Amino acid sequence: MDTTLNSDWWPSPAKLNLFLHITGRNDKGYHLLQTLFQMLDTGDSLAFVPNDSGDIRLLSTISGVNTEDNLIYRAARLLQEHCKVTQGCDIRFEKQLPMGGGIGGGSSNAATTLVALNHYWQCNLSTRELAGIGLSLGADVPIFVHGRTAFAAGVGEQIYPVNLDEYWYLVVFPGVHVSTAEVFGHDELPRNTAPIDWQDYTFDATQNDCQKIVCKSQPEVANLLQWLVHYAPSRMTGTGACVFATFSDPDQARAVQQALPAKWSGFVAKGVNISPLQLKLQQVSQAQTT
Ligand SMILES: C[C@@](CO)(OP(=O)(O)O)[C@H](O)COP(=O)(O)OP(=O)(O)OC[C@H]1O[C@@H](n2ccc(N)nc2=O)[C@H](O)[C@@H]1O
Ligand SMILES: Nc1ncnc2c1ncn2[C@@H]1O[C@H](COP(=O)(O)OP(=O)(O)O)[C@@H](O)[C@H]1O
Repeated sequence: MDTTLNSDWWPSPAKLNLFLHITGRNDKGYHLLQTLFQMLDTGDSLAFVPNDSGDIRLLSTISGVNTEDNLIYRAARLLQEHCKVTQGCDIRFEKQLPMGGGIGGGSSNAATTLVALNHYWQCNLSTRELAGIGLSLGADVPIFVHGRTAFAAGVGEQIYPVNLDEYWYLVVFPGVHVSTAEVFGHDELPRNTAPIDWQDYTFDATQNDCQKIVCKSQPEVANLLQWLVHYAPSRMTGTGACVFATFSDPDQARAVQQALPAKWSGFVAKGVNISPLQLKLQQVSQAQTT
């Protein structure tokens, strides 16, 4: 399958949280965060063919997720209703990213759907408006709509794009799933980390506030981290369960990937400042105007 930028496929990249601090809670009980979203060059792929029937049809399935619950379907419906679009769309997708791993697969799929259908249906919504619609689907959807590596605050809706050195990451799935709601509901979760100044960010001076309790409830995450830190600086992403290790040399990342015990699966991805989704959008927009 050709999923390059030149095909009909739209990329739906993964993200990492290079750090995740919980600084408090809002009046709805949601946790206020400071985090650094690192966009990756790797992820799922989606293809869209608008139709005149008005129906949203998913031509691919995810085991255990009903069509009506699929974030791709929900994002399409939401945009269709918001913009009173009469057209529908047939949507195919290829999932590569493990679900519920803290690498944002579902949120990214929703963002790619919003951005692509805004283009095909000619809704003409701005990035900010699309991100606003996306927030009702999930806290991480806005960051994927913006498609920039960025510091984020609040529940993820305050976004400050940043240009980081582009490292390579080995992202490993430990084979266990972690529920975001359970992590945020845990009694022992630290909830009052002092806010940091973005300018002061370093990997070593930050942490993932969810990591300790996840390592306790899922010892396999702790085992994986212990194994990975022998090779490179490593940390859990989001509320888990995936863990990443940071490399400046992609060959080193691939060598460690090869050495992974068979019980764990991983992929190597490049950290990028502009997501492949944004590059795809720029490309199709340019093609339309020339
Ligand atoms: C914390 C992050 C960082 O990327 O974790 P990951 O999901 O990527 O692991 C995300 O923002 C997560 O966003 P998302 O995965 O969309 O969370 P949701 O489904 O909206 O939330 C599930 C539940 O977790 C709790 N929740 C979620 C986000 C937040 N900032 N505070 C919370 O307290 C709420 O109880 C909510 O009902
Ligand atoms: N298109 C989709 N891709 C992945 N997960 C989806 C999708 N639609 C709905 N979901 C649901 O969203 C949950 C969270 O998925 P995901 O975004 O991959 O995890 P995380 O937020 O931990 O990175 C999944 O467990 C699944 O039930």
